Amino acid sequence: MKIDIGNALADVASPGVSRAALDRLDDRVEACHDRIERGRRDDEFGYAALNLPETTDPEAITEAVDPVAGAEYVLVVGIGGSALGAATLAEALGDSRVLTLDNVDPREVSEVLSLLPLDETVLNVVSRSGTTAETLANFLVARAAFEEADVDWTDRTVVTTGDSGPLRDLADDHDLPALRVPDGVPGRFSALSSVGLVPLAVRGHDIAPILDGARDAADLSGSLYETPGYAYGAVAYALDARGAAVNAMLPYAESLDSFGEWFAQLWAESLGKDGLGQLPARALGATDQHSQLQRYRAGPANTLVTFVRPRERTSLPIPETDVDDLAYLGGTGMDDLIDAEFEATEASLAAANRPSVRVELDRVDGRGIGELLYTMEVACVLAGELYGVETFTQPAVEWGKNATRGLIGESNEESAAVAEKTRLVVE
Ligand SMILES: O=P(O)(O)OC[C@H]1O[C@H](O)[C@H](O)[C@@H](O)[C@@H]1O
Repeated sequence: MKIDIGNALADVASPGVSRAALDRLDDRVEACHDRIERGRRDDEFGYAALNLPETTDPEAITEAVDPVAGAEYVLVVGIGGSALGAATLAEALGDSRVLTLDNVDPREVSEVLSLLPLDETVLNVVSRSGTTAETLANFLVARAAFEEADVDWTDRTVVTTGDSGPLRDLADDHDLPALRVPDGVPGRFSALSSVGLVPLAVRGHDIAPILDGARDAADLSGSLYETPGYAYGAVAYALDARGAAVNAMLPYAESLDSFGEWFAQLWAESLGKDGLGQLPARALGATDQHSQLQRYRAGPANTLVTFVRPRERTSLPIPETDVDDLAYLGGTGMDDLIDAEFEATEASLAAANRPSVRVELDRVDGRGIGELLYTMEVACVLAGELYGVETFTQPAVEWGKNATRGLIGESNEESAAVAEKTRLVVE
């Protein structure tokens, strides 16, 4: 993994960070690193997630799912950190047969359930708490669909949850394969545990390379100049302090589209606290060169663009053509084209003095995605230390959750406030 922060320096970009400021920040990085290492050593809540490459046992996961291994489809029922890791990993491995129900949109849920051959589908219900309303509602609807199709859901369901709670009880009552969400690991940091890996193991993938890749990135030193994750976290933090309130994640690979979603949760839920934190924006290269790029290059100078690109791609030759205007494309490859677009876009931002960072992985495969996810988690934990926020909590999502519960069930203070909404309606 390589992180190039050259285009975030003050002599290229505004906002930008000077070498002198980076050197000063590196002293703070060293202190933060000591804190992070202490947290890892003591398996403290949140910091324990950075030990997952060592503590997750791929063989144990593969063994636990053996009764349902080799399924044609896996339907992951979860939300947030209990869905995005699996979706990201599956997409990176090119497996389109891992599907996710992470919303309670009735049309989408009905469509997914009616299209899937349920007798060839394994249901993986994932919830750390075991109490999340969206996940439980989707599970109940999916279970009913299995029953209606005359498929025994108890033969085809794997549960991933904590030590206690409704989902743990369900697994015990029906003797379902059940995997534990490891202690001390918040949902958005759990991709490299049973939470993210079970669906892939059920589909028959070798999950060990994902953890090998993560392990490659897990040797942290106390300097941003030596640890790619620290370089990214420190630069994102420094640019935010200088006005880059938006962080646009722009991977140049379709297979990293879901990674952008995963990153958005990681960055927003971990760092958006006490009036601080960058707003993660999601984009995709080269597609969004033809939409969002206009804003990134010529809108307000408040955005860090994070490029992610694999150095190696599948090659796909572009056929020769006798159309003169298109002749330049003939004889090249689509891989050359997307790389050229990436280089051109990066240079176009630098030419407009807009900051960007380049994240390069060897290729999008198990090892590559493991390394990328772990590097971004390290970056996020470091940024949390630099901001001085509580990286591993998410108190701001609770109000809305309580209000929803109150509207559907017994009313409460939050649901009562819903009725007090100020209205100015135009029809
Ligand atoms: O795994 P669960 O307990 O079901 O939680 C699923 C998700 O819901 C919550 O609202 C949190 O904000 C997320 O951080 C979490 O990943």
